Amino acid sequence: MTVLDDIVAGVREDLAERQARVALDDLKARCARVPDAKPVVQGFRSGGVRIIAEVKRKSPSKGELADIPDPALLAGEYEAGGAFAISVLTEQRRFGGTLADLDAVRQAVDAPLLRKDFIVSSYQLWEARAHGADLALLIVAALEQNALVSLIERAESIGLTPLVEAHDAEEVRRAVDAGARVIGVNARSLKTLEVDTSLFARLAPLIPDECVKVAESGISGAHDVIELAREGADAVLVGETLVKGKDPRSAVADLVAAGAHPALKQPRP
Ligand SMILES: O=C(O)c1ccccc1NCC(=O)[C@H](O)[C@H](O)COP(=O)(O)O
Repeated sequence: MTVLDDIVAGVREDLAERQARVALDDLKARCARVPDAKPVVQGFRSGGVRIIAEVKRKSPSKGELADIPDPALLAGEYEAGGAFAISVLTEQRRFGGTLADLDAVRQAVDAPLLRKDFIVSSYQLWEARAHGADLALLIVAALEQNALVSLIERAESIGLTPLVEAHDAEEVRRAVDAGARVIGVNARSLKTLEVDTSLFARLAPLIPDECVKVAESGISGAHDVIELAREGADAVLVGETLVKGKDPRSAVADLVAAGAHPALKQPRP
């Protein structure tokens, strides 16, 4: 069993418990009461390299990372530093996150919110929307192709932008075939937890230019943002570096500044 299999098994158990507690119709009713999801694709394409700043307490690869008693406060600092979007890990067992974190962050910031979880059911997409998310992560390695296609379609039908994550050439091909418009290359293998910082450079050319290209994981500072921008990244997703630093606002601002040089990223139609 890989780490990913183990995480997904726990996610399915927790999901079954929530499904028994909250009816899908109630979630849908809640979705009807929240403001519409923000469109993000054009925002990713314009401006400099966009920073997606993550609220991440712990992880299978690193254990405890940061206490984060108030995720809304942290997200507010990220937004003040210029983050384009905030990623909120909502998986509880391995990452210490909850949907309540998503609610709290939604109340605190206007920036688009990504529900970062291990989504295997459309129920989780309705949850994401009901709790204020604008984007939802879909991990190719966790899904059969027909499930990936139907989750992308369901996400888009309820206004969510799916960020479809790949880790090798075959997964990029599957993401493109499934109709993904925002594709992330995760430098971290979710099977071995190893981080390969050269992966984005190898896989980005396989992603069509019409798609938004996001580099995820293992980003430790401005130098990485500059390199990933040169390799074609429209956005970078950063967790550990930001939650472990002393000043998240200025840490984000440094990354934003690094990605803002006009020679690094040309605005695209
Ligand atoms: O972070 C992990 O250890 C991990 C293990 C297994 C599945 C997913 C995992 N992380 C999720 C992420 O993709 C990262 O939180 C995100 O890309 C930020 O990465 P980093 O900047 O390296 O914290």
